[in-house]
Amino acid sequence: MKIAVEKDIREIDLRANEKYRISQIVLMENSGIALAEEVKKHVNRHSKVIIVVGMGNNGGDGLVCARHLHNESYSVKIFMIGNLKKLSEHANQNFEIIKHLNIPVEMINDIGGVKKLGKLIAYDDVVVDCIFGIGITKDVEGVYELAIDAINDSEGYIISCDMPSGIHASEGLVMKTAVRADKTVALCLPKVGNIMYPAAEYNGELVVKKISVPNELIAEMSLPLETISHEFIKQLIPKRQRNSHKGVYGKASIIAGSFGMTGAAILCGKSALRSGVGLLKLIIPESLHTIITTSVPEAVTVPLAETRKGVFGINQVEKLVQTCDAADVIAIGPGCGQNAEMNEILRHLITLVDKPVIIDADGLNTLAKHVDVLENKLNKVVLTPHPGEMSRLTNLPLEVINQHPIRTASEFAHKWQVIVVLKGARTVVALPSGQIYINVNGNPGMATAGSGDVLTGIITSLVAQGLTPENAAIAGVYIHGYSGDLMVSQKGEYGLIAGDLIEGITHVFRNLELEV
Ligand SMILES: NC(=O)C1=CN([C@@H]2O[C@H](COP(=O)(O)OP(=O)(O)OC[C@H]3O[C@@H](n4cnc5c(N)ncnc54)[C@H](OP(=O)(O)O)[C@@H]3O)[C@@H](O)[C@H]2O)[C@@H](O)CC1
Ligand SMILES: Nc1ncnc2c1ncn2[C@@H]1O[C@H](COP(=O)(O)OP(=O)(O)O)[C@@H](O)[C@H]1O
Ligand SMILES: [K+]
Repeated sequence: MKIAVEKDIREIDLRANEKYRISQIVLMENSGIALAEEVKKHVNRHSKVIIVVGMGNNGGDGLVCARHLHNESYSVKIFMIGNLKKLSEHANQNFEIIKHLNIPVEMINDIGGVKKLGKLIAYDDVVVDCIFGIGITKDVEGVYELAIDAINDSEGYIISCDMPSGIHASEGLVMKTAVRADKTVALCLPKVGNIMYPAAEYNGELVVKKISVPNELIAEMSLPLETISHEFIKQLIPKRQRNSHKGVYGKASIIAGSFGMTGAAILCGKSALRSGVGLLKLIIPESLHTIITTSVPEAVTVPLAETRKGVFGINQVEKLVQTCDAADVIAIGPGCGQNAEMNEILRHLITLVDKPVIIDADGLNTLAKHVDVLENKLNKVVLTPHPGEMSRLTNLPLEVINQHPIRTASEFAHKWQVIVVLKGARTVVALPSGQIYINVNGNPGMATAGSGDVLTGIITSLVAQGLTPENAAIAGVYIHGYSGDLMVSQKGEYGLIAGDLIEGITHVFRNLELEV
């Protein structure tokens, strides 16, 4: 599903009005009706519906909602917060109607008003939060902050209109405080603030309502952001033909492991095999050879001379590059360690081998020292950093990456024309074209050592099987998260380990096969 930022919604409103002749007042009416429909699902015969409205159009939606519920004989009470002189044009139009109806309206101007609100909300009540939507401009302070606290402290069922008030629609940040909703009714499209953390935790259940904005209008908008859907992934995964052989499913070379980090190579290799690659070559420092062949007997191994520290050693570059010649895709980094040799290996792979390269972990830390080698890349490059690695790649502080993951990933993807998979609770896949995909599956059980190595294995395997690196990155993060979600139901969030994700992959592909 497409995801909007504030300016997209402003553009949609403008086009709806100018091209499709659908006025803002109609959209507000539809928004209020959509909200009322959701409210009705949560009321019982004891419930009051308490609608808290601000001075913008979000408040206007709340006034429409109040009118419709009142007409259907629900017990409705409105609290208005802000300076009535600032009521937006369309909210005001609706307020003029409300004045003629028998709906009680109270103003919240001070702590007294807030206390009245807090006292009124009882267990069976529904609180409809229409204080701010996408129009929030600054931190929430004073009486607004107190009102939000009162709503959060109440026992009522809280439904937020469009955004939980206090969430920044475009950045996904909390503007000091925000309503913690039980349900959020996003209008037209979900916003970044409904999807990205930390804001996403404030939505409760997220419901998206169409409000009659034409599909044609949405289709003609250039909306670069979208969530990764199951349907999209399903059609990306190739069906295996009966009359096929291993050559059809590609050759992957994975350069991984060093003394003390053998597991990374094992996890990455097993993950690639379980994701369907035809032939896997594991290129490893020679002292790991026995354990690797024992652990991943299905892989061909290429042991290379190593340094005293157990990292790829002197003069291995040419041999390694030759070895990669036959591959359809090369992955480098999981557990590799860092040294001068790694710099050279990476530089050669990027600038002299015309194959897609997936760079992870120590591959990224090595790249961070010479990012400009990307200027001379021969083929597509996929980077899979977690925020720490992204910080090293960009030289930006970690806080900036964590606060603006979409922006940092997309700027880097654009600048260096690479595919960036910025990992996290919401992994961002930013493409050089400017398209950005957000993955919304997965769970905190996946925050465990080796989880990233498994992801690299999946992406590598999918490229070998013929997916474009862009699609492999998108499908890879989805399959990885899906695997985590399947396995967490067996293992729990504490018990889940990276090896379980590899078992999960088999179930994911099995499910996808059965759906085809
Ligand atoms: N296509 C769609 O999806 C449609 C969407 N629609 C709806 O419109 C909503 C957007 O409405 P909007 O633009 O009027 O902004 P909104 O969110 O009401 O906030 C502005 C008000 O808040 C105030 N304010 C802001 N920050 C503040 C702070 N920290 N502390 C205090 N005050 C603060 C600001 O005051 P100001 O800063 O101007 O003094 C102003 O009064 C959208 O979310 C959806 O619900 C539908 O009606 C139609 C179609
Ligand atoms: N809370 C979470 N929700 C969803 N996915 C998560 C969560 N925490 C971690 N992950 C996923 O787990 C993986 C962790 O990768 P990474 O940090 O590279 O681990 P490692 O380096 O130990 O292999 C990433 O794909 C990330 O998206
Ligand atoms: K709201």
